[in-house]
Amino acid sequence: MTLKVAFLGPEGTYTHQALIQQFGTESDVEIYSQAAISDCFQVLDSKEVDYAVVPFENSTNGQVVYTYDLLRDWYIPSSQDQNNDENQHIAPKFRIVGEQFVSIHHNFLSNAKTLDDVTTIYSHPQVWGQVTKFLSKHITKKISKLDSDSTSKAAEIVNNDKSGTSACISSKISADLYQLPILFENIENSSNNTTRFLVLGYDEINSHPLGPENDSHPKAYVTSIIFTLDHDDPGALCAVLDTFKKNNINLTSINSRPSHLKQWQYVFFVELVGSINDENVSASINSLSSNCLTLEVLGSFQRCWRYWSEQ
Ligand SMILES: O=C(O)C(=O)C[C@]1(C(=O)O)C=C[C@@H](O)C=C1
Repeated sequence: MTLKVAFLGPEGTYTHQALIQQFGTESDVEIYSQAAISDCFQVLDSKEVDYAVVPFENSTNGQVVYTYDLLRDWYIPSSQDQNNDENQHIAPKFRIVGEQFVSIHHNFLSNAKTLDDVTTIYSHPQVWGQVTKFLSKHITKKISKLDSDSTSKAAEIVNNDKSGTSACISSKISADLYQLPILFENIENSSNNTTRFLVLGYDEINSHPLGPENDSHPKAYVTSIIFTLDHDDPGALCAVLDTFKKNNINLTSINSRPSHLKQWQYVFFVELVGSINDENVSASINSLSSNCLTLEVLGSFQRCWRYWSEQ
């Protein structure tokens, strides 16, 4: 059966690279390029595709807030849903079923003869924070920085601009794809700059498709949850975290975003080591329901072997 996989496109984005790492380039994978991360969620929900690959966090620049906010909007009811009995919020059936890690090396691409001719640089907003050293060294205030929907889209824009005054920050793959000269290469602040991607879908996947045969790491699982708490309950967050401590569960990250339920109230995202099928994990999560206003398991999936190799 041909697998259908959506990703933030067009071809040549880092998300496309994550897709290839996860699913390969076999003829039994059909790729569906999307203009925005929100479209990836949409086509997965309407089952036009089986899986979607979206960026989640970067080792230099932190959260990809668009993805965090989409997870919030799809899994947690908003104040509008709560005020409208007829419009009951139903969480989607798809979950996080895998993760991928891509080494991110950015390049400055342009048809301009010299940097002095450049008046505009395009890139995905997530990129600016990963190349701050390059920007402060080379880019003057006279040059405008414009956001594009993806780094590959930025390369497409520069390719279409025949004035020779625009540039973009993008991958080597995009440079090849759009035949754009590389004026500066590997301009990321940190040489081990890495982005983590989520694979969303309805069915489990083999998270080790291209893993080394002699990979010595034990099979590890990650479980990701999202929850809201009573804003006025002192110690509510502490009680949640304490439940994990008592069950000997290692938490690997905690993030928050505005809840859109009430001003200054937050939703929390927690990731922990362990599978939802482990007794201590399922018991903790079941017992949390009494501490939380809403709680959803976003997914429980096998840790990708690249987690250990990309650090
Ligand atoms: O624009 C792209 O190429 C993407 O795949 C998006 C994205 C992101 O949103 O983080 C992916 C990896 C890099 O961190 C920069 C941009």
